[in-house]
Amino acid sequence: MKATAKAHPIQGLVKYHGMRDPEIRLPYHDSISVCTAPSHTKTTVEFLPDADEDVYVIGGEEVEGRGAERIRDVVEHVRDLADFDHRVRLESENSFPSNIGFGSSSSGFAAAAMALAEAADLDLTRPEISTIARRGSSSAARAVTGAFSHLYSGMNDTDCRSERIETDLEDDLRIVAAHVPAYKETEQAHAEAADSHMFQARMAHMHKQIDDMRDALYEADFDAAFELAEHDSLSLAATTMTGPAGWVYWQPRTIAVFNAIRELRAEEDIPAYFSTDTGASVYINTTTEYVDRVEKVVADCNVETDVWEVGGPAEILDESDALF
Ligand SMILES: Nc1ncnc2c1ncn2[C@@H]1O[C@H](COP(=O)(O)OP(=O)(O)OP(=O)(O)O)[C@@H](O)[C@H]1O
Ligand SMILES: C[C@@](O)(CCOP(=O)(O)OP(=O)(O)O)CC(=O)O
Repeated sequence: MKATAKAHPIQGLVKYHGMRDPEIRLPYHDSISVCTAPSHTKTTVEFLPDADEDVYVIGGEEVEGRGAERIRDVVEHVRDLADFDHRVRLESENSFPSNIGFGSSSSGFAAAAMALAEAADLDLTRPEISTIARRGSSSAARAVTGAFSHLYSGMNDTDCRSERIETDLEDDLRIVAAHVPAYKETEQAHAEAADSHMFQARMAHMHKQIDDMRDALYEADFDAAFELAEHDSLSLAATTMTGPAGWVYWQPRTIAVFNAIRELRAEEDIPAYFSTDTGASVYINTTTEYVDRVEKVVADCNVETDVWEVGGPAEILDESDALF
């Protein structure tokens, strides 16, 4: 009745934006991402038949409000599937800063779903567990299957699931994470996605983006894949900026990094592409050979960096790794 799991957060490549069903978090369209490592979430859960209430703790602090509601959505679904009503204790830690745009909800709900399914003794594949994680956050579905993964919007709850995409780009990809902390509210952005006049244009464009990204991954075409991700960052921001809230999530240092990376590409012919999810922080996708040069250029913009690699699927850890 107890299990511990680890999951890596995602960087969106063809990015998910908006939900046609916010209850069970069915997105409007397919999306593709890549997991980052060693950044990760570790989560321990234990079902307690004698306890009166659930307890959720992240980073040593009890979770309340909306954060707790989202965890409860995942837990309730696992209780339904397991056909029992035991209360649960869940403790979790993120190894990287959360709420600045590095995908803590993806690894958080992926690790929770993986640990809960194991503790409830459900015998499920990762794509099946991805449908449980999706109830906390759609991006978490892709963090369950790991590395490069594709979340199919599907027709219903069962086939709105994530599948891994094998590609030879995995080993050589290096991701410079440029930290630009700023206020962000991803759920609000999803809620008003369809209210931008750009949204229908984005939807019409999406099938080709997904097709082209899959081709680039199959062919291990680095430039094609990450140029698409850079382009989709601009498309996503265009949609949120023209929604009712007019939300501009980039900050001056975000744009400084964009300019520095494009200059590096133009002047030194270095394969480096920027990418942002909903937030001011930036990912720069490059290769092992050029990562030190890229990191230096980002640091010169007065931005703190980490260098990450591709992270694998969510996994169950040993009892000795438990958080309690
Ligand atoms: N380890 C975790 N376990 C469960 N939930 C988590 C964990 N870490 C973060 N969360 C939840 O993820 C949500 C973060 O929301 P948001 O939609 O802004 O995610 P995000 O865009 O992935 O965040 P960011 O990329 O800025 O880290 C909050 O509800 C928070 O409580
Ligand atoms: C474009 C993104 O940043 C969207 C992230 O959305 P989340 O899955 O974090 O949103 P919630 O479901 O509200 O948690 C990255 C992506 O998943 O493509």
